[in-house]
Amino acid sequence: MVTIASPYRSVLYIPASKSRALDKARSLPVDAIIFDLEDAVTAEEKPNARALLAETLAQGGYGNRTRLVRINGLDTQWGQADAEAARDMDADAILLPKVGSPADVDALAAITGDKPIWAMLETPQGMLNAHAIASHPLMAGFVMGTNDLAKELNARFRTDRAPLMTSLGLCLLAAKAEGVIIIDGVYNAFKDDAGLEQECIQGRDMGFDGKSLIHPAQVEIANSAFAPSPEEVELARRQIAAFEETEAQGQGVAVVDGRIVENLHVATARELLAKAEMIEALQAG
Ligand SMILES: CC(C)(COP(=O)(O)OP(=O)(O)OC[C@H]1O[C@@H](n2cnc3c(N)ncnc32)[C@H](O)[C@@H]1OP(=O)(O)O)[C@@H](O)C(=O)NCCC(=O)NCCSC(=O)C[C@H](O)C(=O)O
Ligand SMILES: [Mg+2]
Repeated sequence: MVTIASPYRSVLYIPASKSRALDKARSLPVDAIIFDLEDAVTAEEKPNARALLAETLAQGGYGNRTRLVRINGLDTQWGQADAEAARDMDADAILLPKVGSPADVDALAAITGDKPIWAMLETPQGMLNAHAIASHPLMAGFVMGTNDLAKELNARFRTDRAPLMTSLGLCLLAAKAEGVIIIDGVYNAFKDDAGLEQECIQGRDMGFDGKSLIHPAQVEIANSAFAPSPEEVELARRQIAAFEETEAQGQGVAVVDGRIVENLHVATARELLAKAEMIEALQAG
């Protein structure tokens, strides 16, 4: 199990060219923000967006939300300048798109030093090299790029995401094996709350830490789907108490609600309570 230091239920993309959206995000209840210099910014806007983002981050006001800067790929005309600028920005990590291998991460680190790096996993090569990418010493998180992935696979959109399951599973295995955070891809239909909720629940069930989002209206749904529910918190407390009581009697297995509770279940219960506490602390701060 991966123990994380802060919650990542909602991870909102904000085009770095949109000053109104950059400002609005200071008051949104998101756990993390991706300040985007890549797909959401037109070629003409990119230099201005880079400068606006540096200025905005220097002004601050994002509280304890994790701040990620998504740069353009180093194989584009903007990548080098983005990487140099992002290295000096007041952000927690740099998000590199279309990572295919650890060599891509090395190339970025050669510019940005020891600043933590996150990877967009969104190409077939990235899927096949997911474990090697997760093993890179600077790698802190994965974000699934399900739009690019579907394009590369020539996959059709399906509500059950069956065509993407092999890829999502490979990246989840890699992230969990190496202890890096993993965030699910975006849900494009930002006015379809029911569809988003269904996909969030699927992502949570699979083990993703949170959902990447494109619009403020999606935040509450993701926050709720990826947070432990009151029922889960209550059950976790009862499992821990029952196990401790059983252990004191020299037994290794407790029974709660007709199901066995062993030390591995207690570890999961403790993890869940820690996550609930982290969310409470984030909301209070
Ligand atoms: C999708 C949008 C273009 C919709 O924009 P708009 O029509 O302006 O929305 P609203 O009028 O409903 O906006 C209401 C207010 O909310 C603010 N807003 C909108 N979006 C954001 C946002 N993302 N962050 C913060 N604030 C936002 C507006 O400014 C309005 O504020 P106010 O006027 O003060 O009330 C738009 O939402 C948008 O551009 N979204 C982001 C799109 C994006 O980032 N795309 C790239 C990431 S997805 C991707 O690349 C995935 C990956 O690579 C893959 O391959 O899958
Ligand atoms: Mg993409």
